Amino acid sequence: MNQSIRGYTLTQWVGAGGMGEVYQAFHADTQRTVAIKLLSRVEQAERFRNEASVQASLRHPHIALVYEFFVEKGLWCLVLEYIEGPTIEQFIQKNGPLTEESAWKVLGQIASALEYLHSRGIVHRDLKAGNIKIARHGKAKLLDFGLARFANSPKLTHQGYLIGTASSMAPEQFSGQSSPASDCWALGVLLYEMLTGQSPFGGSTHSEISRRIQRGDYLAPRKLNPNLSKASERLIDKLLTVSPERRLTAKQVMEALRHPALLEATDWLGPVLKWWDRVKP
Ligand SMILES: Nc1ncnc2c1ncn2[C@@H]1O[C@H](COP(=O)(O)OP(=O)(O)OP(=O)(O)O)[C@@H](O)[C@H]1O
Repeated sequence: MNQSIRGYTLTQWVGAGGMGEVYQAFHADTQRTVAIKLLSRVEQAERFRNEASVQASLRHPHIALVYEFFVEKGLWCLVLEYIEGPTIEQFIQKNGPLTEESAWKVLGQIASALEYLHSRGIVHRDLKAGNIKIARHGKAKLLDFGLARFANSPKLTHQGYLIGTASSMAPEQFSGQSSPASDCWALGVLLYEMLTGQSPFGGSTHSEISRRIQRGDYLAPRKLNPNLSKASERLIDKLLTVSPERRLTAKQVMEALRHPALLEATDWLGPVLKWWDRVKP
């Protein structure tokens, strides 16, 4: 190790993803510890540049910051805020499901990040437990904007195939439609996973997963976690709603977390949240 790129000394290999490798690095001038993502697959350059430009325009406490993006001696480098701590996926693998209190805390933080993105016309499109890290003091940080895009910009294909990670994909994404509501479906998948330790739409083949998602066919979370509150069950139900128009928005999720009693009265939830959206100060 200890290789240097433009003043950044690589200190540790962190992991590899679909586009390249991530290293921890130290910048002596600023005394900053950062994560450097190095592109190793040239055919992913467009996705890489997309990640840099979308993420660099964002400032939110639950989204990893981009410090800079440059090409040095032909090497494409994206310098990010270094987030210490496991991904939610790693956390669940090691410790099992989160407590309801912790899961709601993460849900609120990520819903707030999504609301921020959606209000700017950006859809993340790859929200999943493996793309969220739990940093110090339980602070969740959203990573990996490689597939994010402005709602009206042209599609970036993921190796010419479906966009996103199959088990977190919303029903409409199988026919190429992504919208803020698709991120909210993924939020429902995330909540289910955090509370049960299992994916709602597992399956041995891609077509089986796709069929189950498009029917909204998942095992009631209470079967896996009998202590689950009615409010959590309702939230999952309202997020894993096949029709994107009827799904809760990120803003409604935040509102529901602030007033969980609303979730107990299921039949009233949709109209009440809509009414609240209209009348609140
Ligand atoms: N800012 C960061 N701070 C700390 N670790 C990071 C940071 N960004 C990414 N990582 C870690 O580096 C590894 C590779 O991340 P990367 O985003 O390249 O791929 P991925 O999300 O695993 O896969 P893919 O890009 O194919 O979805 C992962 O373990 C990820 O948690």
